[in-house]
Amino acid sequence: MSAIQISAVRKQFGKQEILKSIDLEIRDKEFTVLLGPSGCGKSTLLRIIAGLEYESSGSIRIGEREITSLAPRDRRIAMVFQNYAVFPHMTVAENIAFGLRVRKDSEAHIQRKVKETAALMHIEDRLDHYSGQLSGGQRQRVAVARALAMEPEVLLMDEPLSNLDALLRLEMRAELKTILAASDTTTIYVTHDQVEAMSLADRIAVMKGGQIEQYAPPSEIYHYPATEFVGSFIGNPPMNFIPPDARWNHPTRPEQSSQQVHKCGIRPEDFEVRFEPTENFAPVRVLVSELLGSHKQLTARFGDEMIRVNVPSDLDVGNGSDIHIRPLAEKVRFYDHSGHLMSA
Ligand SMILES: Nc1ncnc2c1ncn2[C@@H]1O[C@H](COP(=O)(O)OP(=O)(O)OP(=O)(O)O)[C@@H](O)[C@H]1O
Repeated sequence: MSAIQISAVRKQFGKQEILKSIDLEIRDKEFTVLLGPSGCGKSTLLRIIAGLEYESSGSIRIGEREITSLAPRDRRIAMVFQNYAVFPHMTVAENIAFGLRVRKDSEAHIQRKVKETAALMHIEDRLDHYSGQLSGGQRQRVAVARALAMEPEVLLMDEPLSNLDALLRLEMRAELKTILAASDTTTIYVTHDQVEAMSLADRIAVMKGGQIEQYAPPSEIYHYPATEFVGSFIGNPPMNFIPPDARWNHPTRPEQSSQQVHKCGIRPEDFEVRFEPTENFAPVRVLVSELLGSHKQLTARFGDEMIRVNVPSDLDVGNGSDIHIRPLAEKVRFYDHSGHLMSA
């Protein structure tokens, strides 16, 4: 069992509070992505789990083991960084074997693991090469192979694909997903790329300002953002947050006496469009209509607000068009004054 339990972890650098009491329970063998804007504390949290940085307070358990005070090498964790950290004076085979040799595994075991993980990462024909002879993508494969060879209980990855070009990134992302799904490793992966997060994660922890805003599977994060921040951070373009509109007559609006709906959250793809005035539809003026291949993205004026609406690419809507829109009733989410999702 290598579930990870992070309890009330705080971190201060000087007077600055970088992590504000993080609680997170990561299930055994799951792939968790820490996602958030630059500076929100993702890498700091990962480094604390690895033991490369110490928490100011709080505790961390892996399975039944309390690891808070353990040295990094005693935590049964492997880590892959953004900048590969592949040793240039060693061959690929020596790089992959490195941690196993330090651990004093038997030579037969080392040879078997080197072969196995090199094949898994498709670098078996590079075992005698030095890292200077490798491309960025191959170096990152070596780094991942070296981590997997250790058969860690927990694999931590900090933006491992960010130095790769877009195509290679896509390819490696798909491979990582397949390889890690087949392994029994519990993985925590840091990125600020929401597409990477959506594609890889079993669960995403969306962070902001040293706190976790939501921890949930990707589809829940996308369709039920717990806060306005999450809805604005995930989705391109982000969710629209607009005041409730009486014309739309929302049947799913929460019946709450104490709390008022402050904003409606509606994804750009969740609107119906009419050209003629229609009951329950609201008029908007399209300012910009952009053809993006699979669809058109409209930026429109809705009262005092700007909203984004996605429509089929063959719909005849140009700059300056007046159209009428209504959100799909079941797709509207309601937010209170503090920006939190209200239950239906
Ligand atoms: N050793 C340190 N001393 C002082 N401040 C630090 C230290 N390490 C990180 N910080 C600060 O802590 C905050 C969080 O940094 P962290 O690297 O965890 O963010 P991040 O979410 O991973 O960002 P990025 O996506 O840019 O890597 C930043 O404001 C950073 O400047």
